[in-house]
Amino acid sequence: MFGSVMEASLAVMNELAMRIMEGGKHSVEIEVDGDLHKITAYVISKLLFGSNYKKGFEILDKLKALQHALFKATRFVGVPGSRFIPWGRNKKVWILGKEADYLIMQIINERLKCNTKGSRDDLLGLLLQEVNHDKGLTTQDVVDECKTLLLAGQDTTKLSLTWTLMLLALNPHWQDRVRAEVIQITKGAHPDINMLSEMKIMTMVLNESMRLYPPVSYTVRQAKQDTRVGNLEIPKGMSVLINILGMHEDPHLWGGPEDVYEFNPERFSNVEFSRKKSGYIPFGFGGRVCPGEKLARMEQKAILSMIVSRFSFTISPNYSHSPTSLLSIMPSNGLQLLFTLL
Ligand code: HEM
Repeated sequence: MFGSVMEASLAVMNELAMRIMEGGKHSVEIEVDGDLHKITAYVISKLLFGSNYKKGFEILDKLKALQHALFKATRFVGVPGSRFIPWGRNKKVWILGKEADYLIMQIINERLKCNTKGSRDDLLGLLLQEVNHDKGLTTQDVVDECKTLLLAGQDTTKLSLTWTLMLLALNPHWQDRVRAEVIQITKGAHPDINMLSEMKIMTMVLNESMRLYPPVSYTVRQAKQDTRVGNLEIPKGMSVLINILGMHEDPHLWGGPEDVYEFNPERFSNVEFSRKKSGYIPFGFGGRVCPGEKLARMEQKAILSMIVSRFSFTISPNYSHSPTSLLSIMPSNGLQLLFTLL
């Protein structure tokens, strides 16, 4: 997987450098969403579909449109009977879901035709080997699993990097510290996995960025039995929304009202603290904790190392800060940065 991350990052960084040189200017404005999308979409599509990765891009587009339509449709969740109303949006969600299923089934059918369903070195291959109707894992389950992994694994990583770039653009002192660390560890070469694990300042910065802008802002649990939390009675079967952003910005946990909204990676300098801190759950917790955390952390560090070692960046005057939540927290007007070649 590390190879895919480096391959995609290198291609995008070279393209970025070309754009700056072609412009012949000191700095060039870049809307970072497109570039970060290219890298993270490539990584997750390669992981899932191996050499069929290009189809992964098409499926991702469908799923993103589905996510938007679904969010709008479920604003009415709680209104009795609302899901039975044949609104255009609900129909759109259904159609987009079916189109994504169809594209994934095309890849599966091609593999079944060549009798190579499980012989490939990718996640789809591994999942197909496990299909066993007696044990209850069907091909449709594999299709659903692919959709979950694509949605859960791409936007989250992209958004964590987007907010980190914004915070580093606004805090040049931290940008310099991250760059100095990368150069000291890599000595100008491309980073490898061992080098990434040595990057402590970068880890602090990424942790603080995911505190202030957790890519997943809430998660859900269901009470297995009647439960009491303080004065609150939670009956068995009730769904409880766990507000990750709310916990990350609770002044009682994060140094009081003065400090809680400050970008201060120093609070993560104590490694033990970072691991044990309750009230810090960017990847969730317990049995349903994010299975992609390791991959995401490796991807974040590899991409960020490549960016800071080649470019410096500041906020463009065209950027307007307007975070919005669609399960993930995203910049509603994108992120425009001014990039300069080092
Ligand atoms: C910075 C990047 C990421 C963040 C912040 C993130 C965060 C999360 C969170 C908060 C959850 C819910 C956990 C819970 O309810 O306790 C989750 C679930 C999940 N994540 Fe991630 N994630 C990231 C990247 C990834 C990647 C790269 C993958 C796949 C390769 C992935 C796959 C999943 C899956 C499959 C689930 C559902 C697990 C389940 O329901 O059992 N995530 N993630």
